[in-house]
Amino acid sequence: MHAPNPTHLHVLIPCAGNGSRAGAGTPKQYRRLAGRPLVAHTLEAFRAVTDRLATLALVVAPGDAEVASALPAFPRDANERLLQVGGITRAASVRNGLQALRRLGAKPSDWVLVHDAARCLLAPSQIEALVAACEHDAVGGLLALRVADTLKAATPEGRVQSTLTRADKWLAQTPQMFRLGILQDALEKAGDAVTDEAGAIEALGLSPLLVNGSSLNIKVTYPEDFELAEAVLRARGSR
Ligand SMILES: Nc1ccn([C@@H]2O[C@H](COP(=O)(O)OP(=O)(O)OP(=O)(O)O)[C@@H](O)[C@H]2O)c(=O)n1
Ligand SMILES: C[C@](O)(CO)[C@H](O)COP(=O)(O)O
Repeated sequence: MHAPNPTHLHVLIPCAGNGSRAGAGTPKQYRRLAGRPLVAHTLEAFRAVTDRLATLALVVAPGDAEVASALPAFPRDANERLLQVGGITRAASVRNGLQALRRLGAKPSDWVLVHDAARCLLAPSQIEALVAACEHDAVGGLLALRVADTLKAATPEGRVQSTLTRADKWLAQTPQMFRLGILQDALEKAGDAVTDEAGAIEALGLSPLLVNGSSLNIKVTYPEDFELAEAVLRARGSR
């Protein structure tokens, strides 16, 4: 992969959520899919490009009792880090994870890729595409997908208010790639309401680059998403 010097590229995977919308009463990142915990598939995509990475870090909740048994081979080397600094919100988990990366020696000018543990269908080629598109960009950017369906605005009662123009609408995915110091600053200022890294960067007045993602790069969120993810993983020959 053509990418920044590996000493300057870090990956941070927030993995401290509850998975409440998945409705299983257990954190979705550890549910088994195609024979392995969901997050193991996510890690695999980054391990495929690992020679280009300085750090592959997983942010789990403090006191997470499942991660050790779910991922017995993580961390497998000095570049892999288990950070038990997850917060109440995704934004807090990312903020805490970035601080931990700084304590480990990462520099403000380094790049960081933030990726949801729950997006377990990410392909290594998509990581490469994002890095290639952003590494010389002044701001950084994110994988995203053009809206493919007709888009409706709704009333509070759940009726159609209007049909929106979709030509300029994209769905934000992850990974999202920014300079670590700028992202830290952006997230500190943005607080807990922000739902992705790009949103915090936008609030600084910057305009992240949209890089074509894939409709398969879903965030496993609802019960039916597990079936779809399992089918894709099995079709790819994952175990
Ligand atoms: N406090 C939180 C909340 C979320 N996440 C992570 O952020 C990613 C995207 O969040 P989402 O899909 O919303 O996950 P959950 O919060 O687990 O799900 P839900 O909102 O349905 O409870 C997930 O990998 C999740 O583990 C996190 O690290 N810390
Ligand atoms: C970051 C994200 O995946 C972009 O689509 C998404 O916002 C995270 O999900 P959440 O439900 O908002 O935590």
